[in-house]
Amino acid sequence: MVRPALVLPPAPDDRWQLATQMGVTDAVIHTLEIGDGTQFWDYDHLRRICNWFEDAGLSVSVVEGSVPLTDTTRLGLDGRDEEIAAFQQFLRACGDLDIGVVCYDWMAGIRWARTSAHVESRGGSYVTAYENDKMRGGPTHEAASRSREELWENLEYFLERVVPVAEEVGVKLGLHPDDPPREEVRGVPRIINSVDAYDRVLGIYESEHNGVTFCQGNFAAMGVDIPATIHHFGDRINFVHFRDVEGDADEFVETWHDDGPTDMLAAMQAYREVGFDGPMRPDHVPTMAGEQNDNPGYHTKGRLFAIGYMKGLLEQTR
Ligand SMILES: O=C(O)C(=O)C[C@H](O)[C@H](O)CO
Repeated sequence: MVRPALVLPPAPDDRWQLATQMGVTDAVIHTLEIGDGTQFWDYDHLRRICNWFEDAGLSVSVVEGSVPLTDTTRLGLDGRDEEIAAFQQFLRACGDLDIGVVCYDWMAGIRWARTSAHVESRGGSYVTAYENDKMRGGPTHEAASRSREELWENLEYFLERVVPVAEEVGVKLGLHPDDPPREEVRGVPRIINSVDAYDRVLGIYESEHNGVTFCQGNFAAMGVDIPATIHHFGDRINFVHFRDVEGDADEFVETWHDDGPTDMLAAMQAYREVGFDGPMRPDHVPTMAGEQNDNPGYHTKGRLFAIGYMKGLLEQTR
């Protein structure tokens, strides 16, 4: 079953209540986006958060991005074995707490990148955009000296050590695409930028626990056919980010969920057809009237709209 989910703060505020009022039961913890930026979780800390959510009628089904994984591991630096051990420990805690999905990414040096967060969209709402020409210049990033093959070797090293633990404890990993899905951003190489790249990742360790976070907006920026690609990955999709963009990996603008180039109904139909059984969250949303745009993509009103839209699509594909 597709379960609409939302990134919620790790302590309650009205966003928890808005979620339950909309019938959302699945919470995503991503404190780098909503919260205090915590990335290193131990069992007790997570237990406390899970209990709190449960008391409010919500369950934590994903920890995303804000996970104990840094460039030490992505770049294969000294200390990666200790970091991987911490990640294994974190997976065990998630398993104990029935947190079914862990979403991570392999973007070294530069996280998800935008060059504008105030592009005017429908009715004066704001969306984010990326223009590669505006990204050039500035100091050379330390990670720019790394080769694509090194990043692959490091990812392989990581997966060989963490997927067996994920299998053992019943947690599914979902690798998020590089955003934007380019060969490089400001000279820093990126590798998770195509369907072929994902095929390579999935082949490194054949297990449903080594899967995909299907961030639709990034696959749209890759220029692929979205429903066909959902069918291509099938049961290796462990988590979905529902959103759309207009443009490509050199230059794009994010769109309202109901106003982008992708046939969202066909996409939802495809998730149904492949039997996707897991959390699906709206990703970046427009900033709407009365919101400050101080956390672009993650304000509340657009997410309420997106959940309603997703639920409508889900009814159409029953
Ligand atoms: O770039 C995006 O679309 C994201 O949502 C970023 C992800 O949250 C993050 O990279 C997950 O590890």
